Amino acid sequence: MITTTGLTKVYRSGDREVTALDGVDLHVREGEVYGVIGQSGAGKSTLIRCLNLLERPTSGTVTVAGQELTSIAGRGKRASAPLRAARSHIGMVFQHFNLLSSRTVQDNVELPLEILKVDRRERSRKALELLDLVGLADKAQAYPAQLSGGQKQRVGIARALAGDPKVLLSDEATSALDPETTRSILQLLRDLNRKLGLTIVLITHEMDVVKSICDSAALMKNGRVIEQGTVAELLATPGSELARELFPVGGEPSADDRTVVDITFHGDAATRPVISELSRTYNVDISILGAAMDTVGGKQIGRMRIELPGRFEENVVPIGFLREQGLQVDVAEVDGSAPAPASDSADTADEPATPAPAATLQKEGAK
Ligand SMILES: Nc1ncnc2c1ncn2[C@@H]1O[C@H](COP(=O)(O)OP(=O)(O)OP(=O)(O)O)[C@@H](O)[C@H]1O
Repeated sequence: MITTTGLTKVYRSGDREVTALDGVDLHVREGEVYGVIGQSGAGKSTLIRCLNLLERPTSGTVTVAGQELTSIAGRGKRASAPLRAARSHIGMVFQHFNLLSSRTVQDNVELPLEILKVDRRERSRKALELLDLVGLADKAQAYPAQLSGGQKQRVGIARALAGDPKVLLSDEATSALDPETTRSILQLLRDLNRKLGLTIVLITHEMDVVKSICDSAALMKNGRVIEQGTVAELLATPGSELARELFPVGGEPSADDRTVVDITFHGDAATRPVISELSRTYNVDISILGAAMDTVGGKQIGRMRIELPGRFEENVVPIGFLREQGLQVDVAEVDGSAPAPASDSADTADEPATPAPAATLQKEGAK
């Protein structure tokens, strides 16, 4: 539904250049909720604004619903008529709602329809239908100042849906809202995704947002997408930073000469007694440092952090056994010890060790 290839954006001011996007290849499937996560300055806003060409990329292509927007961009600052028409099928929701305070709720929702020159009766019908869809039918004549933050965002969402978009872009739509309101807005986005078959791309700095509604996710750093895929693919990717962030499991080793292993169970593997089998087969004492079950992207996942006696080199065979059971196995780095391979298979243990990437993604406050 949305594809970008080599998307690059360089901001120039005077003789300074900032590369906000550095060759981003994004693939968003039709009908999915796709989260883009990253720290402040990673390039998320620039990326989402390039998807509807609010921001013109320096190079690369953007294709939405089979139409390459970058080839119809037109010249100069003004969007061409074909670009404006293409954009009307891409709704956008903003962090600070961007409602016009002098207009009623209904008039705010009608605004894009006025621009599309839809007649008054049809505008009114459509706006009321959309307000009903977002649960605000009784607020049509209210003004934005009379609404709560969550209600304002519902108006923002109704307005974004006015042009019957196939795609909804959400720029930190819940960052300005409290946790309960955040949940209700995320639920609304999920409902709209299902009811209307809407493809949603949302950017966020909150892992919980990705966890609660995204089918797929991308992690951005320094203008690049460094990981992307469905939640299941990410959880099955050795050493995936996103998987670890989506589903953290804590627990400190009892001593330096221990091997700490994070195991992810999904599918059939979740029901087999692999830990007791491991203990019996290799006669090792296993300590469970932490464990959690959770739902990620609508799927039940289990994660466990275990400790094996001895350093990594002594545990290559038991770790190989766990991998043979079809489990996702990541060897964690133990403080003070030589870095252990993050997720190499047992038979590559002699190769240079790769430190497990530290879980560094931190939540940050809204802008
Ligand atoms: N109009 C601009 N002119 C110059 N530099 C810009 C402009 N917009 C963004 N940048 C720079 O591009 C980089 C990416 O910014 P962007 O806003 O896309 O990141 P972000 O991940 O959305 O961050 P945040 O979560 O803080 O919004 C940053 O270094 C930023 O300073």
